[in-house]
Amino acid sequence: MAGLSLAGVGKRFGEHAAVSGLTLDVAAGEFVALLGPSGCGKTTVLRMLAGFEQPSEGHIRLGGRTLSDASRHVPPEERNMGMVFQSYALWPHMSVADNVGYPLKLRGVGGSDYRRRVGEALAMVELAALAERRPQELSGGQRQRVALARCLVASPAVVLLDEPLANLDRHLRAAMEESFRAFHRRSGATLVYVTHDQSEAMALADRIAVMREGRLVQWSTPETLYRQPHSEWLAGFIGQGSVLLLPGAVPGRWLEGDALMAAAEEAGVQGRGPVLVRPEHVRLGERGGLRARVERAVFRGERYELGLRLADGSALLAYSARRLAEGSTIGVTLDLGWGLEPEAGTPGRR
Ligand SMILES: Nc1ncnc2c1ncn2[C@@H]1O[C@H](COP(=O)(O)OP(=O)(O)OP(=O)(O)O)[C@@H](O)[C@H]1O
Repeated sequence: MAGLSLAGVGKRFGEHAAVSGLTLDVAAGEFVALLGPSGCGKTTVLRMLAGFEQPSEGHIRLGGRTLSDASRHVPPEERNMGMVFQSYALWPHMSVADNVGYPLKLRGVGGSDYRRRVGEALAMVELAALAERRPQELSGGQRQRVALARCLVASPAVVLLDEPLANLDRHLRAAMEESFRAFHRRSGATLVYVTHDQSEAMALADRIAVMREGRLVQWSTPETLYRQPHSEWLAGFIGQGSVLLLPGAVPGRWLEGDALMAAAEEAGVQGRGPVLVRPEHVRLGERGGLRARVERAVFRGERYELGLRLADGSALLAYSARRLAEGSTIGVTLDLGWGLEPEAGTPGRR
């Protein structure tokens, strides 16, 4: 199957640049997420991939074939792509099976071939038993699976998904994540999944393209994004919100504590720029560590989440297996691992 490539893609609406200089290479069969805050240009990218919008600059290719560039624009129906929206867009007067088979009817497929392909698509999303129901007799998750089957029935090379879980409650979203994983495994299609939910993107995608204000800020695996974000902004956007940024110079120049200095040296932190500390990098109850006051202890089932305050006023998030009294003081040491670009800096590292 064919890989998807975007080179220098931009889209302007009048004076406004919704997307600028976007370059991405997506391997055939890869599951990628476009992630970013509202208005960052994700949907515009998806619409350019689908062919609903023409890029103002750059080109989009699928395999060796150019889909869009300055002079060419292959229409949506000739792109071999399927699209799934958050609104499902199912026909209420048709059965589940007829909804799924609709794209085949449009292509003039009939008879046993039609029945076989509809049956296979329904089986893939585990809805064969509900084939004769109407969409309004289904749950939200089931409707979304019908939309997936309808997209799949035409065997697209690329499936574009625009916030497909946005209308579902939290419980159902987790179950549907599993459906998407299974769908990806069985179909072998290249999936491009737009979301503003970082945990959803991390759970599903092989690689994530994070966008901000129309530009790509990082393109990497979920693990790299979490552990080695390129910028302060990304560090806050991905993973638990509370990261400790030690701005400026050598940690310890302004945070007292020998243990912190030792940890910083051990981790090879040169003391330039802020340093990322995730909650799992905070060790509690250490002698000789920094003193921290427990401001908040929230029970999260498998652990407590602690809001700590260091002597210099910095906030820190930590995990603990046992409850610690709010207002108490403990020692902490920090496992300092990753130096970040300051907010004003340009992301440059992989
Ligand atoms: N047809 C259009 N005409 C003018 N401006 C547009 C058009 N479509 C999108 N925009 C603008 O382009 C920017 C990017 O919009 P886009 O819908 O791609 O963002 P998004 O990241 O998908 O946001 P959300 O998560 O809220 O859907 C926004 O500022 C939006 O207002």
